[in-house]
Amino acid sequence: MSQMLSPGVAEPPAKAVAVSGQIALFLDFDGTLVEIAPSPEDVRIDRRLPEALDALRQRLGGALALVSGRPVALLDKMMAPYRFDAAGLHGAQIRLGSEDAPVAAPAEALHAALRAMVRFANSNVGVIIEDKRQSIALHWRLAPALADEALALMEGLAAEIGPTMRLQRGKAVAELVPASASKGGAITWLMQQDAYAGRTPVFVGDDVTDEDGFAAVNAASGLSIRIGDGQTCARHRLASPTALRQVLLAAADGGDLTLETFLQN
Ligand SMILES: O=P(O)(O)OC[C@H]1O[C@H](O[C@H]2O[C@H](CO)[C@@H](O)[C@H](O)[C@H]2O)[C@H](O)[C@@H](O)[C@@H]1O
Repeated sequence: MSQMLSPGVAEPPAKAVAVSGQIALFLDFDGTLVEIAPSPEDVRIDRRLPEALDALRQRLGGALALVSGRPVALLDKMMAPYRFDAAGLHGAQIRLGSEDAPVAAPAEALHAALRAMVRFANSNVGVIIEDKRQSIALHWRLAPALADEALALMEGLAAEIGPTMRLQRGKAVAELVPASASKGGAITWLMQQDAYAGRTPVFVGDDVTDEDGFAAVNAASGLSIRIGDGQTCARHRLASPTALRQVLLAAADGGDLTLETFLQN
């Protein structure tokens, strides 16, 4: 698999990374652990993955977290019976340990926006709304011709709401999320918790929503890995979720689990 990991576009290559110490592993979900699917409900998880991540977490002294735009409850459902530390909703929701994530009240600022999004979806076949209570996503993967119109709608709604929410773009999606939330902020906070502190962060993601997570681990002299192509500040790449799963499954099966694991695969 040595051809699968290659330097990223915008940053210095591997030798800039200090390859030493124990790692803390941060993993994005959609497009990283699972392949992108036609709609949010269609994702399929490799059934070996939850158990493998649990084994890796144990080897890492607990320093493994999911960092996703999904709600933590959805991540728990996908990873059942295991529950992992998780930052959901692009960092707006953080859960350490195995407790239920706090149930988020619907953001009041989103009520009018939701009505406008529902009107748009009702008049355009293939447009999907994903209401995550504190954030709402408008998906157009099944209606690609509507991309510009959908994005313009979301930009207008974000402008109407003002500074409490921000627009988060993604793959055939735009979401309104709390302005204070970011994956970079979530990773930085997690790195201050007992199981993570003193380790070198490794973050694997695939999307523009992962860029500030990459920047956060770059700033902490960690390892940033982008799945697939596209402009990025990640310093390394893996070809696909399948390639990442091969690395994770091999490590869970007793293989090497250091920074070199990710640099050499
Ligand atoms: O941070 P992530 O875990 O990568 O989540 C980002 C968003 O992913 C999901 O949408 C994306 O995946 C869908 C399923 O493969 C796909 O249909 C859609 O086009 C993608 O944008 C998810 O639905 C969102 O809630 C996440 O924020």
